Amino acid sequence: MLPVWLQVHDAHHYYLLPRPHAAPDAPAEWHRLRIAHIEFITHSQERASNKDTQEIVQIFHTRRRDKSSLSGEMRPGFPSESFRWSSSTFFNTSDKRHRMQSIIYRYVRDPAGPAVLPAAMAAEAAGRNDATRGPANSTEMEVRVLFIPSTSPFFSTSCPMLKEAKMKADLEAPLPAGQEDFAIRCRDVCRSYGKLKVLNNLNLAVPQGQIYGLLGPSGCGKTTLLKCIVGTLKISRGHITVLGKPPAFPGHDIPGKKVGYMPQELALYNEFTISDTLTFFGRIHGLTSKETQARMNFLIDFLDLPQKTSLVRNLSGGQRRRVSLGAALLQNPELLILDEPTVGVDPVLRSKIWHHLVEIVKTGKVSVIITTHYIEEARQANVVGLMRHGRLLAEGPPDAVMKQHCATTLEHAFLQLCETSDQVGSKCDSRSPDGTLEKSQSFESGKDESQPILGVRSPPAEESLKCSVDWKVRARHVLPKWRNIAALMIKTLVRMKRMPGSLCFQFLLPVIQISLICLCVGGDPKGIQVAIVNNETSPSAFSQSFLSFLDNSSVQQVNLSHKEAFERIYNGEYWGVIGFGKNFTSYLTKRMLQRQVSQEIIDGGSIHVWLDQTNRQIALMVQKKLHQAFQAFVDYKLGGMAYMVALPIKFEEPIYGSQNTDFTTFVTPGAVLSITFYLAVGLTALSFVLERKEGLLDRCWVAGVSSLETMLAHLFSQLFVISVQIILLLLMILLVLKNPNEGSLVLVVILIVLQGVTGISFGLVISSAIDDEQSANQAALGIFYPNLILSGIIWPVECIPYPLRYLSLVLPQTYASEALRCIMYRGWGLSRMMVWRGFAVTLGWNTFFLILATVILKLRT
Ligand SMILES: Nc1ncnc2c1ncn2[C@@H]1O[C@H](COP(=O)(O)OP(=O)(O)OP(=O)(O)O)[C@@H](O)[C@H]1O
Repeated sequence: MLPVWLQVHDAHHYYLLPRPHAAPDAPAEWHRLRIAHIEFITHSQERASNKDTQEIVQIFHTRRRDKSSLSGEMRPGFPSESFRWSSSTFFNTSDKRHRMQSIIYRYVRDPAGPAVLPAAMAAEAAGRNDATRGPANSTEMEVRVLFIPSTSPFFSTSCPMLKEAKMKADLEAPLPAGQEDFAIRCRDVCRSYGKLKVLNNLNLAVPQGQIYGLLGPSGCGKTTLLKCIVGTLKISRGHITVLGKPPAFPGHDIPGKKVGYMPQELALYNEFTISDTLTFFGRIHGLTSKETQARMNFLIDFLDLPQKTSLVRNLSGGQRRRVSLGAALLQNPELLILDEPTVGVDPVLRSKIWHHLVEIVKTGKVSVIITTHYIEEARQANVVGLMRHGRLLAEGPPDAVMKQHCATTLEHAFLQLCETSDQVGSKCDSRSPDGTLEKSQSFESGKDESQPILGVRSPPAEESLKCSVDWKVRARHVLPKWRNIAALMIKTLVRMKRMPGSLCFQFLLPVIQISLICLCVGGDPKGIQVAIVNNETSPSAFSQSFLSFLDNSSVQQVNLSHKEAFERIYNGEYWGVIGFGKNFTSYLTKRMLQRQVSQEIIDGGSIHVWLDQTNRQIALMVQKKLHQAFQAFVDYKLGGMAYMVALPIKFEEPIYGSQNTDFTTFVTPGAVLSITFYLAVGLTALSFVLERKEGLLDRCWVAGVSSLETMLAHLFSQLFVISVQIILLLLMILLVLKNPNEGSLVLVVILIVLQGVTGISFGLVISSAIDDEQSANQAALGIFYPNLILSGIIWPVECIPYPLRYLSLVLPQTYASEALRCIMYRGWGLSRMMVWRGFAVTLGWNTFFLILATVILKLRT
């Protein structure tokens, strides 16, 4: 055979020229050869031992012929040793599905031409007189076609004319590379999870308008590859083009309406009905309700689904998979990416699904890549790719793969490939001690990994393409779409509606929490038992009178003997002992009336108190009650002369607050903010974690929902929940618990809402950064206590030692709690620094968390 170089400059222009060293005298003759017919490439691949170039040689088998399409394709103006044609005109008459795979390989010598074939060609032609492959009087020869990257040094150094032709073709190239011929193109794709290399220089091409069956054992990297194709996973090396552009290219509809993605996970909302599910995806794809309805009716019938009002959570596993498939098929996408759609589906329906896929690709407009464990069902695919250990072992039409390996089933062919690969692998292993996989054996292997082939653009070209994207397209790509946000919000509301118990609990939880805090924190202790050792027996004694002024609800008096009282306080039964000497009345009278008294009179006229100080709040309360009782007692006994025994300190009317302000008043504003903040964190922290785990986040992303839209939709829908929570919370603290509010209610509401939004944003950060529920819960809880304690909510910030106090001051709730106290108790407005500072810090944290969450989510999807 006479090898011919085929340079594939891009998807649309090919150059053929004889390999110089194989036919040194050929150039002068070649332009007199007329191309007789096209042969369509196929499948078998053979590694060539071409010492000169180390390129892979492809031997193409005949699949179809089209004699009419090539006449007049030779361009006289072109360099004599090469000729050129454009695939766009060239293949118009042929089946589009074979376009990119089509390569000419058989030539017929023009009988009218004066050509003298080189001796090697003539000998080759003489040995091949196959009447079925060309006109009877023609001379045929079969050529091998060699793929050579356009950047190959061979062309730049050995063939200046071709270089010139290439430059000319560059200028004339009508369409971006790969756009016309392949739905998906993966080049040298690598992807690792930590140290685990899952995709290893993988090359794959899904022809436009065909079904590509991606087969391989569990764990070989199929799902990973599909995720890279749809763009939910980033590749560590290589290039991927999907419908002509890299995934997530500005202005490209991938992710978006053009792609229907069915992930391996079910990726369905359990609280949705079938109808809700399809309507949700219909909204995201911008279908009208009429269109969605029509497709829904078709899909329910086609996929043999139960009633559309059936809840997803009540469906069987197989039914759920079918709903998931329905969601992928809903918008009639140009590209279907299906990860094991037939698992758990009965054989009848499986064959129906395959039949449907075969039908939809017939138009040539829809391409499908499908993974399946049932290898034999993939015989219905136009092309199969057999994958193992992160690389393609073979790629081609199922029949050809089987034929090449003399197998009667795909499964056998696959087993053979695995065995061969293992043998090659073990040889490679002996050379590479780390055991890493060597180059892929797909039809593109054997080339320089850094070089692009088959017209896939090099990264710089991609970059320049990106740079040239119109800024309006870029802006449209970045700006959130209200349609998507609305669809996501409706989704959340529908889910809430389906879980009324949980919704009620969410609304009531803050009210319950604040009620418990106000009732249980900061009030005076009640029913504290105190032993009374009263050595005075007379009912008119001062001790009796004094004790009658002691607040009985707080301090319960138990009369005991001295010995018993001390025994029982040591046993922890009482919080204190109050003792009166037997001359208490007379000595106290003397202390009041005489200018100078002895120490004995001072002692005897004093009330002796022994306290258990292990509980400071109780001890302080007993002291306070004793002081109040004594003040009341002297007022009663001395009337206007009471000043003689009172402290010369007078507490005037408070500037802010009241004399009776308790600790609860201090705690309440901080507690309100804290509750709002942490409930929002709790509601949000798990949202993405669960959605990510169930594949919903990826699915929505592939459907065209951006990270920002997901964030905003979540923020808006949670705002609704927070608003109801805040209304109930304020009603409780202001009307029921009678907490004072001297300031603007509007400011109070705004500050609480902002704190709630900050909580949502913080929850979004946790949710986007963490993958599993347990870690997300731990993160939320782990931050709860330090923040609560450091924010001065339950104890004044002034008690926190420096430098911890600096940390306290930058936390989201420290200044905010102070601001809320200032508004509610001092009646201050935004003109006061202590108030606006609280708003400013809250807004600052809010913005920071939102940006952080968006960035993390963007980086991770
Ligand atoms: N998120 C991840 N983190 C770490 N390793 C992962 C992750 N996802 C997949 N892997 C690993 O990558 C390898 C390929 O996984 P992948 O899901 O792509 O395989 P698969 O071919 O789709 O398998 P199956 O047919 O069973 O679905 C497996 O070894 C898997 O354990």
